[in-house]
Amino acid sequence: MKLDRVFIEGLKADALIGVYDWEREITQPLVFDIEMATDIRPAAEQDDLNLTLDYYAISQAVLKYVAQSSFELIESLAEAIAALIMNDFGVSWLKIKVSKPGAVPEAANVAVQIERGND
Ligand SMILES: Nc1nc2c(c(=O)[nH]1)N=C([C@H](O)[C@@H](O)CO)CN2
Repeated sequence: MKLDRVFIEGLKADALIGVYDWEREITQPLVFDIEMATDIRPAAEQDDLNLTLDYYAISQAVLKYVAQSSFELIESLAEAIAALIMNDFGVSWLKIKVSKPGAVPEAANVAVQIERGND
């Protein structure tokens, strides 16, 4: 069981996302909160970035993916990003929250959150 965590919180990106016709003509702001299980001890012992999850590299990969995505549902985007991180960065367990803060003007935020894998 991996008890340690690397976090990416409040990662902002504009995306083509939404169900309705008007949403297919614009981009809208999204916010990503990502929690990833790992064992930080090898990196801490060696003080070596190559031995941990590089939050900068993962952030850039997520932003690149989101920029070329065009899903209707934030659920679909959450699943795609989970698969990307697990496959490309060897993450065994993660939690991802995708927020679409402008979607319901009367709400402070709307979001979906998923957990995938085993820690
Ligand atoms: N659970 C979800 N509900 C809704 C979504 C979504 O992605 N997941 N999307 C919409 C529309 O695109 C909305 O954002 C327009 O304001 C509605 N409900």
